[in-house]
Amino acid sequence: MATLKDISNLEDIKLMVNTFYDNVRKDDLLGPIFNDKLQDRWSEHLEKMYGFWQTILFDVRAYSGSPFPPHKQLPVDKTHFDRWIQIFNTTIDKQFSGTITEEAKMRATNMAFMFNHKIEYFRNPENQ
Ligand code: HEM
Repeated sequence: MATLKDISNLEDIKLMVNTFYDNVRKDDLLGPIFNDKLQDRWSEHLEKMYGFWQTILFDVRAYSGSPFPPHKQLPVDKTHFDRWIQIFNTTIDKQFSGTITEEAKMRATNMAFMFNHKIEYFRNPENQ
């Protein structure tokens, strides 16, 4: 099998993000949640995610938002975050390999864990 290259530039990030969200859209658990929320704003979302990953992986100031708030009210729990990570890791492992690729998977896993933790926290009436 040919050796896969590492994620190295914006083109790689676009490929990673586009393929990941193509797979997410086809997924019966996650697809409807994204489609309901984004409707005709998919291209805007993808552009935002190119910037987000550039900032995370290459330290480029392309994204300056707050990642968590848009997730706070979504109808999701640990099952959804586990699926998100499963699709992310499978997608990325088919296309890339190397240090930055491992960094991307680690950062995504940490954020999924943190988002889920915060959602559970805010769902508890005592913490609202
Ligand atoms: C169950 C898993 C997830 C679901 C269903 C989900 C869904 C969404 C949706 C629907 C949006 C668009 C919100 C809007 O524009 O109205 C969004 C934005 C975003 N998501 Fe997720 N997401 C999930 C997990 C993650 C994870 C693990 C990360 C981090 C790697 C992430 C990073 C982001 C970022 C950076 C944005 C853009 C936030 C902004 O508007 O500045 N998401 N997500």
